[in-house]
Amino acid sequence: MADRIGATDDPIWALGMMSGTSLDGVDAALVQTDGTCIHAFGPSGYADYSDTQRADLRAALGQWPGGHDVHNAARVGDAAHIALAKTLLADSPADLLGYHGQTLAHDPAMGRTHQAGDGQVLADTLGVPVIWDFRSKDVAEGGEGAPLAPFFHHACARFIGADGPIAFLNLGGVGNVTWVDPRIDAPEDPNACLAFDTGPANAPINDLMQTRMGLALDQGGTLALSGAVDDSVVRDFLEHPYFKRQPPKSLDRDQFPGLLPSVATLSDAEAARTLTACAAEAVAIGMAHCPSAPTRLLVTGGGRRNAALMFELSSRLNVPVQDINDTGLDGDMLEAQAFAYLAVRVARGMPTSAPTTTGVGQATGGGKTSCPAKG
Ligand SMILES: Nc1ncnc2c1ncn2[C@@H]1O[C@H](COP(=O)(O)OP(=O)(O)OP(=O)(O)O)[C@@H](O)[C@H]1O
Ligand SMILES: CC(=O)N[C@H]1[C@@H]2OC[C@@H](O2)[C@@H](O)[C@@H]1O[C@H](C)C(=O)O
Repeated sequence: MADRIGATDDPIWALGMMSGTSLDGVDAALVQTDGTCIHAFGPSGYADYSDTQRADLRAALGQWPGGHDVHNAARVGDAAHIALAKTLLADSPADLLGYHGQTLAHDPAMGRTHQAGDGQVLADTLGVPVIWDFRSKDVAEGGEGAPLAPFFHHACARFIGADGPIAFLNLGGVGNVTWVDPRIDAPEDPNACLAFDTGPANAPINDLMQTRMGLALDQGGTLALSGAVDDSVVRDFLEHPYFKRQPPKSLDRDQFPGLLPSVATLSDAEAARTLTACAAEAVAIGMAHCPSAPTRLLVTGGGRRNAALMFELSSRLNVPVQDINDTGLDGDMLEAQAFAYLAVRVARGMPTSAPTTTGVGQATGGGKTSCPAKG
């Protein structure tokens, strides 16, 4: 593998796989890259977790290696990723896999982060080298371990031909922003990127919908659009110490435990609208950290389908807010593609994070490599 994957500058095909904080399912996507430029995007796929799989993963949230439910969660996660990868690889072979796994716990202040999954199991089963455990080295070196998509965002900005600073906003369970200047060649250059998690995004909205209505999400933001914002809840939310921290900074999924209780006395519609406004306000506060005003904010992740969230964002920001799909990129697959791109960088000894993206002391490359057992 070393000659083709690690020791040349040729572009190769990598399959990236990501299971996000929403715990909805697995995204997988192929990218052809040399670790610097995106040469082409390939096929992608998605597999929903079954209720049982989701319950097994959810049971292990917050646990560290050795925790009671971790072994089972890793087994379930590995199997779900293997099934999806087999489908895609049958028609579209890949030279390398990037396997993010499911984040179960994240505590960079204590130098630890935990993504369930075993890359060796995938390598042995699929017969393809796997890069995995992307975040541990960064946190061990004092970084936040997240977000890691920013170097890929930098490559995306160049791929779409942006000629000045733009920003990417991922609206998943948690939100994260990357400001990039595509005129600067190397993403690790101190002036190329600034990235950080903005705050809770869809996770509290989903939790509200689940608790009150037994629904997974506020489809289209319809419920929120029928209610009004309770400004006093938003004001209290903004007092959280996270918003006083300078970026880079990152969040665990459940770091705002007081948010859901703070809307307990509101009607369903008001509660949904208020949580939506909180997510948007967190982004607006975050955007003030950008080194210069970006010409546009490209929104990726499932939250871009929430019309209430997009409205609340646009009304708070004075940059155009645009669905990333308008640029030809795929807002449902960007994170999976990011881990394909990062896998190639790891295999080639290139950095995957920098002081401006995770706060790590110096540009560093994370990731473990597992090669298939010789059969
Ligand atoms: N049609 C829709 N209307 C409203 N919200 C939606 C819609 N589709 C997706 N979402 C929201 O987006 C979430 C999924 O987004 P995404 O897949 O980007 O998250 P993730 O990758 O799991 O999270 P993260 O990026 O934090 O790891 C859903 O849980 C839901 O809250
Ligand atoms: C620790 C962890 O898994 N963080 C995720 C999460 O989901 C969104 C946000 O919080 C981001 O920091 C990160 O994922 C993306 C893919 C990233 O690393 O860029």
